[in-house]
Amino acid sequence: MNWDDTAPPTSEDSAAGAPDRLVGADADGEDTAVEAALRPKDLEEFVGQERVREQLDLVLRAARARGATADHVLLSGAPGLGKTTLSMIIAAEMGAPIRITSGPAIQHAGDLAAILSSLQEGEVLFLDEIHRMSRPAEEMLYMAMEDFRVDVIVGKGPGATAIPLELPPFTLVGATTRAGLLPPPLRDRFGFTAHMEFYAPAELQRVIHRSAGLLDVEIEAEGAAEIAGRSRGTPRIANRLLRRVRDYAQVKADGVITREIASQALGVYEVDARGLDRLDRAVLTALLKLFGGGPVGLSTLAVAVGEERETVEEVAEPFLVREGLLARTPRGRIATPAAWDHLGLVPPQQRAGAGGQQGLFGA
Ligand SMILES: Nc1ncnc2c1ncn2[C@@H]1O[C@H](COP(=O)(O)OP(=O)(O)OP(=O)(O)O)[C@@H](O)[C@H]1O
Ligand SMILES: [Mg+2]
Repeated sequence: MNWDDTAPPTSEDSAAGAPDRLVGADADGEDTAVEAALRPKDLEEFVGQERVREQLDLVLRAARARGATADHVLLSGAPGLGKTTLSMIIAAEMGAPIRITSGPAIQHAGDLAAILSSLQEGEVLFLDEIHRMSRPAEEMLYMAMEDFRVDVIVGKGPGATAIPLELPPFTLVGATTRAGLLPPPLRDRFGFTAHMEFYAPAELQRVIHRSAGLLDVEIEAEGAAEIAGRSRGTPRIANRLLRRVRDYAQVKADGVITREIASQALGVYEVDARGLDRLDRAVLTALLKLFGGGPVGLSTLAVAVGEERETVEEVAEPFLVREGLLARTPRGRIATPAAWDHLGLVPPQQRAGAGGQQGLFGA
């Protein structure tokens, strides 16, 4: 999808985290194809998340020293921060095989029973989007996690019997973008919970250097810093922007990514210095120019930018709020001083104070 004025996205393809948005955090097709190559293989290579890394290192070392299977691990955090990567690292660090599945793929408890009963001792079971598992499967998982046992129901009606099935010890690694949606009994059964934070620009710069090395792209420190600053705290976005900047550097220059090349390239792709794309800027610009910074209702704001309510609320706003550019209040959306600053506009009060200048662009 593009944000072309003449082709407003339909509500269908504008679901939260629309995948083919350059600064969207969800994986698109190209990401999926290259991510395997860019994934750090062990904790040492995994950039940032210092606390999580340190704690996980202890958990895994201790288990290894005891010759035991590692405790179940829950990874929570926004898309693209490294949950899948970390699950593979856990398996690698334990020298164990990994089985990958996801909540939505497990429709029936029987599906889960089939997977669990085929695990080898010590295997890592990665359950992505664990908050989207069905209720019966979830209940089966409680017992499996705690007692390494499941009850397989055979037959139907009054004649149905539960046959207990012993499971080999395994490590469940659950991942969720919505830790708050996990029922407490499930959350409590994880021995270790890691919450992944957004990355600092300096950390993203390291991610970018590392990826550039793997992609055989020459990049200057300042070029990496430029990309890092526009990557919304998310390694997946950093890697994606790096690939687009690489294209630009190859076509328009000698292939080396300097600050200037990075900045020009991302200008072409309409990703600004703070990582806002065209949609984000349209929302912010409407809020400032048409509504004097708000408060304005979501529906009105959506009409003003020619987008669906949901697109504004779920695609654009979360990052604007996180960046402290927009606030949601009971009276409506309001812009913060940082928003005026970012778009180079002057708030109405200040304009009056500065001698009654009227120009929207200040002076
Ligand atoms: N700490 C890190 N160091 C280096 N690269 C990273 C790091 N975290 C993530 N990446 C890179 O970012 C990309 C996305 O990571 P990953 O797939 O693990 O995210 P995720 O949290 O599982 O996302 P989702 O919620 O969409 O499943 C991968 O290509 C990975 O190489
Ligand atoms: Mg993932």
